[in-house]
Amino acid sequence: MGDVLQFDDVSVRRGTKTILDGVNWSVEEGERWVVLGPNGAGKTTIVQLASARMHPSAGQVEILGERMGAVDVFELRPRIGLASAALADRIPGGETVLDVVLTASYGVTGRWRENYETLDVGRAHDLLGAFDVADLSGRLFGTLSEGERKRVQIARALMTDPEVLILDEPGAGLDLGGREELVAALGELAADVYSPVLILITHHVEEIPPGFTDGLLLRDGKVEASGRLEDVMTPQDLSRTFGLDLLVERHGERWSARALTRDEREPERRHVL
Ligand SMILES: Nc1ncnc2c1ncn2[C@@H]1O[C@H](COP(=O)(O)OP(=O)(O)OP(=O)(O)O)[C@@H](O)[C@H]1O
Repeated sequence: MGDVLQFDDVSVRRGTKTILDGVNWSVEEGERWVVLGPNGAGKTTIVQLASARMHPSAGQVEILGERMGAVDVFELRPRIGLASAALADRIPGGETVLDVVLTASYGVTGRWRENYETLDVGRAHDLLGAFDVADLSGRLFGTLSEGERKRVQIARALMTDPEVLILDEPGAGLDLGGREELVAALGELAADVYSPVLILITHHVEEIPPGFTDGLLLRDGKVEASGRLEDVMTPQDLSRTFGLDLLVERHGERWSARALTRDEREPERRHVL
């Protein structure tokens, strides 16, 4: 079991701001991680580092056994699947759904004159099928709903058969039905032993799909907790991470959280009034 990702005392600074501060994190083969934290915690910066798009200001990042700074990132990046809103914004709205997935083979976002093998076309169709959007393959990307777009982006991120797949807030902007469809699709991906290592970034514990194994909780650029989900999804760790008193509940393989009411926080107060 080799390390897929290894962060050793990693810090990122911009001007006087410390965005990540002494982060240690180790991800191994077969694991499915969720990175949780409030706005501004440093999650996007973690994504940039883990997808070989940024170097740390201090400390070491190793990705798939290669040390950042000592590897050609252009060789490394195809081994890392990434689906993020920033990448989706670069996909031309007039591109067909099939081409959105196919063009990932060349690491481009618009089809030009590349020739694709029948094998590639077959794989793109299979991936669209796996995310229940095969019947949209001829549609233009710009005409899809947000939920459909998210699933097409994940199919695209899997096209190069990456060893690690990073999903940066895939649930953002989805309605309840869209979120639940996405969570179910990601649950199936997590259950498949042939899937790459998965890293899901989110603000919401409700978006953690079944089958996810580990959690990294971030606040103000620091790790609040890291380890098996059942160990880190405690009211104490999550309350510290989000800076408010939370009630955390587990329902089978899903989670939910809400702020405690004033009466729940101060039960003695009720008797005084
Ligand atoms: N280039 C920069 N210069 C200064 N501050 C920065 C820079 N990039 C990010 N930051 C700050 O670092 C902090 C962490 O940013 P980051 O985008 O990683 O957080 P995040 O957890 O992804 O937040 P969100 O959930 O809102 O997307 C934020 O306070 C952000 O304003």
